[in-house]
Amino acid sequence: MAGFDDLASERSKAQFDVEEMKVIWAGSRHTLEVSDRISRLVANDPVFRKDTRTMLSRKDLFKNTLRKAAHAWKRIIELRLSEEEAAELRFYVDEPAFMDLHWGMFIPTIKGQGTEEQQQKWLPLAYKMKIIGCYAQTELGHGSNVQGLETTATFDPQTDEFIIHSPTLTSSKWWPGGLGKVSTHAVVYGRLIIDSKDYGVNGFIVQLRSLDDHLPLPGITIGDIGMKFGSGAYNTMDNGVLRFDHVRIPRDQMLMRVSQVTREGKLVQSNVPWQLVYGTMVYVRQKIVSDASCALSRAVCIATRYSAVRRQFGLQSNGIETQVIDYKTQQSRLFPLLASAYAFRFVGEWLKWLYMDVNQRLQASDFSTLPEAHACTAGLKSLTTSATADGIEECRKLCGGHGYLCSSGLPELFAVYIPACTYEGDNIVLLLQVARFLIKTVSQLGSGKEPVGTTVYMGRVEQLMQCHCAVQKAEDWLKPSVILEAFEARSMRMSVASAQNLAKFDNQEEGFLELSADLVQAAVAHCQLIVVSKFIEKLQQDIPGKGVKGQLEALCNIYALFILHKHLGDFLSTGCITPKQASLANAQLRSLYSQVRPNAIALVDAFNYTDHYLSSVLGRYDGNVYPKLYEEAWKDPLNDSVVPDGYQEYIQPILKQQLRNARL
Ligand SMILES: CCCCCCCC/C=C\CCCCCCCCCCCCCCCC(=O)SCCNC(=O)CCNC(=O)[C@H](O)C(C)(C)COP(=O)(O)OP(=O)(O)OC[C@H]1O[C@@H](n2cnc3c(N)ncnc32)[C@H](O)[C@@H]1OP(=O)(O)O
Ligand SMILES: Cc1cc2nc3c(=O)[nH]c(=O)nc-3n(C[C@H](O)[C@H](O)[C@H](O)COP(=O)(O)OP(=O)(O)OC[C@H]3O[C@@H](n4cnc5c(N)ncnc54)[C@H](O)[C@@H]3O)c2cc1C
Repeated sequence: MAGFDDLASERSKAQFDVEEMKVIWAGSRHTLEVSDRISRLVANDPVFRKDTRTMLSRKDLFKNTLRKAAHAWKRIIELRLSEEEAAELRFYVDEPAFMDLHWGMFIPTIKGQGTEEQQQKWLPLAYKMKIIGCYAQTELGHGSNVQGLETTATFDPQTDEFIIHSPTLTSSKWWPGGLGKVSTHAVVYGRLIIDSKDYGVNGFIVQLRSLDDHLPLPGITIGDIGMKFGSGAYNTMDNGVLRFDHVRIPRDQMLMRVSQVTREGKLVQSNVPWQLVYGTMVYVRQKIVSDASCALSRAVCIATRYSAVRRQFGLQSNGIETQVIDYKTQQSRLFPLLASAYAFRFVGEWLKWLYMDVNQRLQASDFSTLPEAHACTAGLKSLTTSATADGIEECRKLCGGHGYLCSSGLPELFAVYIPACTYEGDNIVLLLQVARFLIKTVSQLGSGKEPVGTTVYMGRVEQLMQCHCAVQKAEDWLKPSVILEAFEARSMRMSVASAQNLAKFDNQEEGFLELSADLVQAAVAHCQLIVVSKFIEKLQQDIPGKGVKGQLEALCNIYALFILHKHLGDFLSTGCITPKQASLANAQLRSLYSQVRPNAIALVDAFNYTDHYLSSVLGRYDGNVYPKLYEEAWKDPLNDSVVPDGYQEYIQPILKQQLRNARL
């Protein structure tokens, strides 16, 4: 049988230790063990089946998600799973649900923005799921512009309460996940008003539904905002709408770590920066970067396995056609995505470390690294989600016609993933934040304030503005120092050029708007440099296992040279490399593809995904694609009857009509 033999033979060609690569991908032997165990637990539990998801009506889909969430929670308690194991379970259940916002945003917001007392009061309830919360920031009229939110929270000194109100239609909360049908509570972001004075946006814990009968509390109007893109996909989530009509909450339900309102109605600022009100977004953006590598690797795993099974043209002497993975065009589209998946994995790992470091510093009242953490999380969230969304669609095309079938798993993966380019900050809006950070850094060069963290390279501005790439032959592009210098010089020169152009404007804000398209490109260049440099740093660590390091080096070089090739205009126009060096990079890239080719299947096996998680006939571990595709088609509800419903009403009359006309 074609698929079985093809993948078995591919696996026998691998030139590295796949088991050790699994450890590298997972992050540690312990994480691999947990992930492997939990993925099998989910795969073997019939409640977590998802093969009919794209065919269910919204109501059935949603109810099924509730059933899965309840079952997941029951299993977490029965098996006494740790937080790490529970998070893995959520990952492998693979269905967006209210739990994500409860655990991923509601709880972190109380932890990050609540006082000690508030945490003591609310967190035990939330951890035991005696209350279910969501994150209600975005409104119908404003999402990106958080300072433009219109919901008001007016302090009433008579009763020691805040009055939460939606003054306009556009102030209706709109989009929060988990809000529409499930959450009992929300962190609501609104304008703090004391004595008619507006003190800007703050978070408030508001109960939305009765804990007895789940009905909305008085003054609260609430519902789901409707069907979203694709079948199945994000429609398992109850993204909601919420309006307040003068709803009263006690004063101590304002999250008061950043600023406090006293009984007398005085606003007291604490020593923490006000930007901490945006803190949950930093946390979630960091998580989204790690998730990007999961979504991309999943699509790449499907497309790679299928490319080894699928054969077209090029009949060989043994009568077999060519595996499509052997076409250079297929490799040049697929292997950069494989390399990107690994690159995003490692930059995600690093970002997790950066976030933990910032958090520890915040606890100790050191706020110095917050701007860099904001820029890195915003920029990398934008870069990795855009590349992943595009990459999933490319994987669908790499699978030809069969990639368009829901049973390939790719349409739903695409539909569920693409909002990541919008939620938690529109990707362009986030890159503009990075650009502001870069311009600020450039403007401070020479002022005695040394650039730190990921902008340290900017301290070498003079060298980077003048250096010439040393590449003379294709293999020179394999030197990490050569790659790094080219990426640093490109980013430096683009940021400096933007800053110089900006300086020509009398009004900096006007200049920023006018130059924003260039600024976004400078931000992309900086973020790509971070990804490349973190991959290179990873390779400097001890990497055990036969051939593992060699494969990772090849992937790192593919990622870097692919980005260089894609953004050649930047590298050439800033004079960082010459046209000749560009063509040498291309030649090197081709040779790297040949190096990866025999290892491609093993490199995707290293993700250790179960067939349940992949939910793709094309990506099956055993490669048994055609019989299963054939079998899958017959399961479609349309095939329940041989003659379709509607035949008599709609098909027969047409046929009869034609018959009459023919007789005339
Ligand atoms: C099914 C069964 C399952 C069962 C399982 C059960 C068990 C479960 C157990 C465990 C499960 C674990 C699950 C975990 C899952 C986790 C993942 C969660 C997934 C969530 C999915 C995502 C949902 C999406 C949610 C959202 O979208 S929320 C809304 C997001 N909104 C935005 O992002 C808005 C974007 N806009 C902004 O951020 C700001 O408006 C702006 C663009 C930054 C502009 O700000 P502003 O107007 O204030 O102006 P500026 O002048 O630009 O900025 C002022 C200064 O502030 C600095 N700044 C800005 N932002 C930040 C920041 N975030 N942090 C720090 N500093 C910031 C800026 O740099 C300026 O500084 P300055 O020095 O220059 O003044
Ligand atoms: C699936 C999903 C789940 C969500 N979950 C939640 C949730 O749980 N809680 C919550 O509070 N919110 C949630 N959101 C809302 C989400 O955070 C916002 O949609 C997001 O922040 C983008 O804001 P927006 O919709 O206002 O886009 P807009 O800002 O209106 O963007 C529209 C266009 O304008 C451009 N644009 C906007 N501002 C600028 C600028 N300054 N310069 C240049 N271009 C600009 C953008 O690039 C984009 O092309 C969710 C959204 C989705 C899609």
